[in-house]
Amino acid sequence: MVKICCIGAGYVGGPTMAVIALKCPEIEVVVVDIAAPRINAWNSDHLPIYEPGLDDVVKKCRGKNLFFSTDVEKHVAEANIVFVSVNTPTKTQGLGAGKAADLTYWESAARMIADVSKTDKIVVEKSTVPVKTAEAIERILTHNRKGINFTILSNPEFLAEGTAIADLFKPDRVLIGGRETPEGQKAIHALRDVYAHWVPVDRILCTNLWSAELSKLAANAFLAQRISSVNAMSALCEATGADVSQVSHSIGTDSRIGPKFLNASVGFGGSCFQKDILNLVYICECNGLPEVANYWKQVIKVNDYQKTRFVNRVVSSMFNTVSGKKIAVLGFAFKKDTGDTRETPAIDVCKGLLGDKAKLSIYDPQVSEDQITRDLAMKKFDWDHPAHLQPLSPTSNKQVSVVWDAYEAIKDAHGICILTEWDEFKNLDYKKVFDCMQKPAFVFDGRNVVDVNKLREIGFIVYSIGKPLDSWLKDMPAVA
Ligand SMILES: NC(=O)C1=CN([C@@H]2O[C@H](COP(=O)(O)OP(=O)(O)OC[C@H]3O[C@@H](n4cnc5c(N)ncnc54)[C@H](O)[C@@H]3O)[C@@H](O)[C@H]2O)C=CC1
Ligand SMILES: O=C(O)[C@H]1O[C@H](OP(=O)(O)OP(=O)(O)OC[C@H]2O[C@@H](n3ccc(=O)[nH]c3=O)[C@H](O)[C@@H]2O)[C@H](O)[C@@H](O)[C@@H]1O
Repeated sequence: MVKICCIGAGYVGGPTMAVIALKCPEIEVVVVDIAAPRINAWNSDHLPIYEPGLDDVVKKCRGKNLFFSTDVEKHVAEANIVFVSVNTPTKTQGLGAGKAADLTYWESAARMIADVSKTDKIVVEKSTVPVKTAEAIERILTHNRKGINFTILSNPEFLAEGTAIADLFKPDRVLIGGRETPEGQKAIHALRDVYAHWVPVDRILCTNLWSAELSKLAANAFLAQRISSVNAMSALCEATGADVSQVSHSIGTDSRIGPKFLNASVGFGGSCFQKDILNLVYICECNGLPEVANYWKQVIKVNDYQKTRFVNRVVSSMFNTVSGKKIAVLGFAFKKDTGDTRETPAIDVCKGLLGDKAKLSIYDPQVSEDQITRDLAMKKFDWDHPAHLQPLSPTSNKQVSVVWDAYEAIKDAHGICILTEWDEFKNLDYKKVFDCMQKPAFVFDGRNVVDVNKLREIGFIVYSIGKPLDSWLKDMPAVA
């Protein structure tokens, strides 16, 4: 029986392994983690992450061929294939701080694999890593191998949160990179056989190690670049009277451009886009390519500009001050259908408003008060470390309240900021909302979810990213 062990029971390790277990009933899959609370949650009725369809998959296999455990060493020792899906945060100190990937967790996993292994293993990079990480990992494994053969593969993950199960069931492609040696090719085939249980073979792409590693960074950079491009257009739309949704639709019908990923927003968030682009920038700089580095850096600069621009719109529209005013923040997760708040634009927007002394009432259907409090207190990049290494829960901020109902957040507010595109925000009773707010009542839609004309008819002053401006806003300074 093939045994798979995955180190790291997070957003990638958990769902990916659950789907492998479901599709390959004859393979035993064990997901291990150093974080006991996370493993306990995977073994309970309340999984540690919210992901549509995940509960079902886990329930079908858990206890049969899918297991979650903190006994990392035992299960690594027993496995034929070891996936490594641990955090690869941005370095905060030392060489490359603020850009380079911190491979501490990867390196400690590799050393542990070398220490406990008694049989040959295929070691699979699932985490997103800098190009040439496989080479470094190979060195660690082979220098400590005690006669055991380790073959390393790169198998980056392309799932998006909120649609992880659908993405895993029907991936656009599975990418496997390996050495062009007989051992490397044999390992590629072994991993390809796992995915071939449900992925058509023409969608399983096999490349060399470095192409696979770089393709992951490149894919995220291209996706993020599309959002920054459309967000840059949204600023121009506001200045000219064009409508960004119409522009996106018009350009997206060109089959060479395509319609997806052209939604203007308050900015992209999520644990990976910024981290991976910073990593790419660092690799370019290290390889003597400053022009290429600057090109990609601009994607992040435009994203930061978009968040700042949004805060400035809110403050300038509300008579240039939000001091002491209640602002309802609807949505805190970085996108809908997830409770994940890593690098969510809501953090920067809320911090910007708090800087102007606003009183925030925050509602998100999937994010807890504790999480929001931690996010608003945490330093940049601290979030991307295993839970036990993160700062302890800080005391809550008196200017912030977290509530469990959108109407409660909105009551007596001067303005509403929509920061996540949860469906329920489209369907609020906006007449009722208007009646319970201070006047003039403002809506700042960072996700283009509301019907702007309908809200203006009710009496709201509405700002929606990249849409023709309300006459009220036309006289306000457009940018910082
Ligand atoms: N979140 C996402 O949608 C995607 C993430 N990725 C990449 O996958 C990797 C993992 O990301 P997530 O799953 O989101 O992170 P995560 O933070 O949710 O999970 C990582 C887990 O690894 C555990 N861990 C760290 N060091 C360990 C060790 N030495 N032994 C055992 N467990 C250890 C942590 O406790 C944590 O539970 C990152 O490199 C990320 O860039 C790739 C594609 C999608
Ligand atoms: O490496 C990763 O972590 C993953 O990163 C992204 O997935 P994810 O961050 O989960 O979610 P996306 O759907 O890509 O959204 C990212 C951010 O961009 C924003 N976005 C997305 C699309 C769009 O048109 N406009 C826009 O502002 C979203 O609201 C969100 O804040 C990629 O889509 C995945 O392929 C990749 O595996």
